[in-house]
Amino acid sequence: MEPCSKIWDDILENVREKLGPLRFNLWFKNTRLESIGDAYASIAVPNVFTQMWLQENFSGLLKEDIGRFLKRSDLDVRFILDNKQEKEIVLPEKPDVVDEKGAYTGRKALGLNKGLLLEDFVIGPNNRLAYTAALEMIKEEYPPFNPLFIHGNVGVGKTHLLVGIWNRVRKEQTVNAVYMSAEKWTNEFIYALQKGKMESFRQRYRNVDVFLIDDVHFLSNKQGVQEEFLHTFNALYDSSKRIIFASDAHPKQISQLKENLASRFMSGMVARIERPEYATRLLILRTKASKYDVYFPEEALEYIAEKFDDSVREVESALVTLTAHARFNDRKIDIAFVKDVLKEFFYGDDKVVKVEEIEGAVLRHFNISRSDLHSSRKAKTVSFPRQICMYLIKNQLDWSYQQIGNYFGNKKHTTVIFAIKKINEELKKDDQFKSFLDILMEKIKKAKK
Ligand SMILES: Nc1ncnc2c1ncn2[C@@H]1O[C@H](COP(=O)(O)OP(=O)(O)OP(=O)(O)O)[C@@H](O)[C@H]1O
Repeated sequence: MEPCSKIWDDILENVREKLGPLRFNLWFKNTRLESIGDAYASIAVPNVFTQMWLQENFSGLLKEDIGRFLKRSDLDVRFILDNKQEKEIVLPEKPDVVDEKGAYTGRKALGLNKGLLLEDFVIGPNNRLAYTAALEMIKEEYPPFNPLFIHGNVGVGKTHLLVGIWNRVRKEQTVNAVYMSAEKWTNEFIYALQKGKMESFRQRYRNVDVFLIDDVHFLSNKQGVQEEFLHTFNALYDSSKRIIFASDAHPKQISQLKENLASRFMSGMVARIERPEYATRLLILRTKASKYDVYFPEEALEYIAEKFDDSVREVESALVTLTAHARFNDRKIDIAFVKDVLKEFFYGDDKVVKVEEIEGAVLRHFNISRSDLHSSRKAKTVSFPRQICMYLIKNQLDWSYQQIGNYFGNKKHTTVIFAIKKINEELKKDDQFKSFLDILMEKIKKAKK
């Protein structure tokens, strides 16, 4: 048989003819035929985005061409990541994992969230109600309400509170406490369904004493999953088990959530966590800074607390950045150093732009409603502003793709990747569009002054 490279060149020639040079270069430029096996022809691609795109759009065409070329109509194609090429797109975040004993072993656990404790949770006016209510839930006597539903914007401490409660209850009581994300629960449910293991799945989750479920907005649009979740909820609730939920949105604002599930979510206490105000931010900063092995003078912390008034995650990323720079340059942290290092976070000497400001400017410019922007409507009049908004949020606030997806009504992270790629392409080919976006950002910036 001819070498793979030669076979691939011949096949690609055919593909180029069918697609034209523009689309061909976009999708096939850095691909190679890695191997031909008994069942598959494996095609190496440079990144996850290309992998998904080719899989969805071109696998049929390639299967046909390869089959014809090799006289092997039985061959399927699969797209694998090419390790030799740099990955341009961040891999999707792994869902959180809870092991057999309910141990929290997922992505968040591996990073900063691993040891999230109530002792490190700073209480302020923004979260006092949620915090007090969460503590009520794990007192020995039965809480005056059940369930507790905590909601708030990204990075305001919902996960910290849930994991903190989970750690506390396991330390102090001999109960079966489970913390997990709704996404993880969903994956387990689907797995159990496919493998005919529903009975043990139900047994497992209907015998929990304290059930802490994060990111329940993930259930949006998933009718079958919601139905099963409702059964789990009812079983736990009816046997007086304690249930705490956290979500980016109030139950009423979670799109396509079954009426009866939304009303269960609201049947106990609903508590919102707001963005922390200056004094709480400063306290959080002090707590976080004390865990680093570099010294942050009070003046530096005050400066950060004043400038970063959006999510606590941003405040933390400022600390991480400063620590890295200080170590790298082998120097102490003082206010001049802080201002210098953090200037890249700001526009000029401005404060960090907020998501609402980006969104507001886009809504005003395109004269569309917020609900349209957050909907799944595909009309260009709505989808284009949505893509712009996603692009600006990624660009200016550096949210993860999944966070952006969640913010826009629980869209998949691949939808966000696609949106940002579209805008990048527009920017490359249309100077007018580029000036438009520059002016839009300029306006947002000026409005802050
Ligand atoms: N009150 C607080 N005290 C101490 N740390 C806090 C507080 N609020 C938030 N944080 C910290 O901010 C970071 C982000 O918080 P967390 O992940 O809990 O946010 P979240 O609301 O769950 O966000 P998301 O919706 O994106 O999951 C964490 O490192 C957390 O420890």
